[in-house]
Amino acid sequence: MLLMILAGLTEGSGILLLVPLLQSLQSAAVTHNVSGQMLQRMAELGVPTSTSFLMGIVLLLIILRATLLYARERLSTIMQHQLVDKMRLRSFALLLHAEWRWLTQQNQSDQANSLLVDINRIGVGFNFLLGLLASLMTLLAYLIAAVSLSWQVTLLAFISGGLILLVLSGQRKQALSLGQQLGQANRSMQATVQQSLAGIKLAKILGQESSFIERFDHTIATLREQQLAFQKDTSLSKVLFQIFGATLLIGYLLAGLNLWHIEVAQLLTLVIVFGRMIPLFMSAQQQLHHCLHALPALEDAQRLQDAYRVNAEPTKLDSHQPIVIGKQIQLKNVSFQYPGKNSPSLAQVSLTLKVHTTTAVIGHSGAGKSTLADLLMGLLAADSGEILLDDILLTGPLRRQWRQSVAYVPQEVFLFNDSIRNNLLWGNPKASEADLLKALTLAAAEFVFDLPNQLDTMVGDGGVRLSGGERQRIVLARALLKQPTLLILDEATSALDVENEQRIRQAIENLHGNMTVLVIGHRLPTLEHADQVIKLEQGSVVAQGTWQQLKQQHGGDDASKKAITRLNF
Ligand SMILES: Nc1ncnc2c1ncn2[C@@H]1O[C@H](COP(=O)(O)OP(=O)(O)OP(=O)(O)O)[C@@H](O)[C@H]1O
Repeated sequence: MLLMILAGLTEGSGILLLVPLLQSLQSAAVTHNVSGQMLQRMAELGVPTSTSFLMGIVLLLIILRATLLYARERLSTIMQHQLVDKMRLRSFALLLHAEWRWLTQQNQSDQANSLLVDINRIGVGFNFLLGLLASLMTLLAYLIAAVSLSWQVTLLAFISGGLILLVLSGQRKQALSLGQQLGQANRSMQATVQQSLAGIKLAKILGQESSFIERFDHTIATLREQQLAFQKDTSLSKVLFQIFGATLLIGYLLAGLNLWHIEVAQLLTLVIVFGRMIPLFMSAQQQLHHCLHALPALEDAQRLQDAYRVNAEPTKLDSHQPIVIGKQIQLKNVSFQYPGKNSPSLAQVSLTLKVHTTTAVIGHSGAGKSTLADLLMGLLAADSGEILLDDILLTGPLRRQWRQSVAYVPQEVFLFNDSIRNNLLWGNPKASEADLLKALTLAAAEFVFDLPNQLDTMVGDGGVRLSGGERQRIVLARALLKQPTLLILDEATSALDVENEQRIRQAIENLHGNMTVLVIGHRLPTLEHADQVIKLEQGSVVAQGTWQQLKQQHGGDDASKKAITRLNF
């Protein structure tokens, strides 16, 4: 603001100095005497009035103004980037701290759009706002200069400027509404890009590339139309301004000359002042349009941030200490229902995981196995019932704290586009080289040592440069490296061959007595070696016990055993 005010002052005083300068030039050329009101007043005050002195001052003011403008523009850009980065970081942090239950119901593409596009638009809008303030400040300086030259002409200009603003008010509303439509078009663009990228393999296999391209074309066409509509509006107001401006300028001059008989030097300076004011007024109007166009992006980003805040997961500052349990993890009559579903995904579930034992959870697809895992690791909060870690109720900020003691290997593994080493260290940043080797061996992932770059091998985007089974073993090694209190394996060996699965099962058995393990899986070997097997059906526990006990409950003959294995498990 200070730089803007100073730049405005230099501009205003620079332009006012033109009057004595012109008067001095005129005097030197025509009368060789000091003539002109302003020049005479300056001479009376003892200020030098020579042309070269006045020219020197004008030049100095121009240099000062150019320097101030440079500093202001640089500062504006720095502020714009700081604002964008701060908003992005805050939004991202709020997103990461939102409740998982709520996050599962949201569109990822909307979140990506807000982080990438909307916040960028806000930054651009902010820069236009700063530009608008600077323009208004310079306009104010010109206005003061103009008033001191002729208040009548200035009043005329002021009234006509107000009328122009009134005429263009419809276009400001249009800018706001086009900004809202652009937000929608951007969100749909983001969704199309994300879905298309995720489905490229399938599109190629099904020969559906052209339908993907058509969808993409349709989305970019909508986006293009929005941007062209805004550009059309902006250019139209520019043209209208130029036409109105030139007409008015001629009108002011004629009025100044014929009605109010203004001195030539003053009139010429007025021409310069208004000649500069009109384009500046025009750019202020356009800057305002750009601000209004970006305003919906700010509203959308704030709405999303508010939603993140409302749905924030409870946290505590000192929640970094891992929780150690001595006896058991217990679920008592736990129920959970996803928003928008008409039946619970888990209903009145009670079970106990004794510490350092292995529990296998089985059941049909959709029976509630992953939901159970999410509740056990504190990712979801139960609607009713209790989850107890020994005697401590797993609730509030404790849920987040507990997750530090849990490792989870999901069905769809996640790897960063980074080296194997860095992917592993994500599990435990303090792990030594020996720890890494031990974890990889335990997870049957010694294939890493045969790779040309070994631990420094880059895995590619999402781990594409590794096979499905290799990815699973790396992710398992990463989980083991964390040395968790509770290890949850959700179909974690589904992509492995028999030999590697056997080795991992062996590794898990070796952990027996060291950590509590929950395995979600259908495969018989896992079930046979588990301390207890829990069978879920439509969100309820329908059988519980050792594998042998479950088999006996279903009849001991070979045929029914096969049926259990094939149909139910
Ligand atoms: N994010 C979600 N939003 C709404 N409903 C969900 C969500 N996730 C799961 N569900 C529903 O909850 C129920 C249990 O799902 P869950 O993923 O726990 O089953 P699962 O036994 O792990 O299935 P699978 O073996 O196929 O992975 C299903 O009816 C499912 O449709």
